[in-house]
Amino acid sequence: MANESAISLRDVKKSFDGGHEFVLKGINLEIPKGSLTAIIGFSGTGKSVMLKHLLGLFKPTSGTIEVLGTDLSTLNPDQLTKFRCNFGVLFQSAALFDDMTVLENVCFPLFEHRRELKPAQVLRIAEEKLHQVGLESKHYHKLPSQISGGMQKRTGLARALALDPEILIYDEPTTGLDPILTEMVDNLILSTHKLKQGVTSIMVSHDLSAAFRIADHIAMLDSGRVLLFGTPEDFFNTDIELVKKFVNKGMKHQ
Ligand SMILES: Nc1ncnc2c1ncn2[C@@H]1O[C@H](COP(=O)(O)OP(=O)(O)OP(=O)(O)O)[C@@H](O)[C@H]1O
Repeated sequence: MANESAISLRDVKKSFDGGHEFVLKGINLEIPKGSLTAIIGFSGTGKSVMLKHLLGLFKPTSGTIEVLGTDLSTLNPDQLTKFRCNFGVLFQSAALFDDMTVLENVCFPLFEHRRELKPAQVLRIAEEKLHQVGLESKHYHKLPSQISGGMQKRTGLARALALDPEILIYDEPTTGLDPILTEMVDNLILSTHKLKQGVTSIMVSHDLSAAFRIADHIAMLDSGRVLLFGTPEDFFNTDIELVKKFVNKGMKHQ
């Protein structure tokens, strides 16, 4: 289907204080299947809160969230945990287990969620994922503290890919990295996205130049609403003053 959505949010509202203040004020968003979508916006506008709703970590106060055609509100906690295997998540810090080797880190989700696999099969898949993200085998038996920041990101991505997720989520993947590492991670996101047809990638980013370079769709949030959702071209041609200001400022600072 041409415009099939991987994720649909319909009038999603979220209040943490019983309805006095709303952090999400009616989010409507259809993220196309197979797209690489960047979520941008000023600090505190609800990007992370929205992301946590997609993962089922927060429940909306009202509105519906569908992921791959499933309404998340219909899932019980066990089903939700299983459903999360559809997601691979790479956090700002790679969030690796410090006391496990690179290879063990990537094997971990497979041992947890693919219990039917034999250890040799788990190892083969983990090595395949590490190879896919360009990590050389000489690093596989090192601890995270013994490898560079870039290699840690690669390991985190290999782990996110371990279960062959339909949706990849990158939460501020390059915040705090130097320009060279930033470019490497951006290119890795793009090449990973292109490698598996149909995979949907969502990246929350403060790095506007990267968002415009690699994303095919962009959603700008402002005060808990979607101010604009479209292609990078739509953003450059928009008449919405706040979007123009944000984009011009953001691009100048990078
Ligand atoms: N668990 C929570 N309880 C109460 N308020 C929360 C909670 N999580 C987030 N918020 C509030 O929701 C608002 C939006 O936060 P969010 O982290 O989504 O912003 P953001 O757009 O991701 O910002 P940044 O770009 O700085 O990461 C903030 O005012 C924050 O304090």
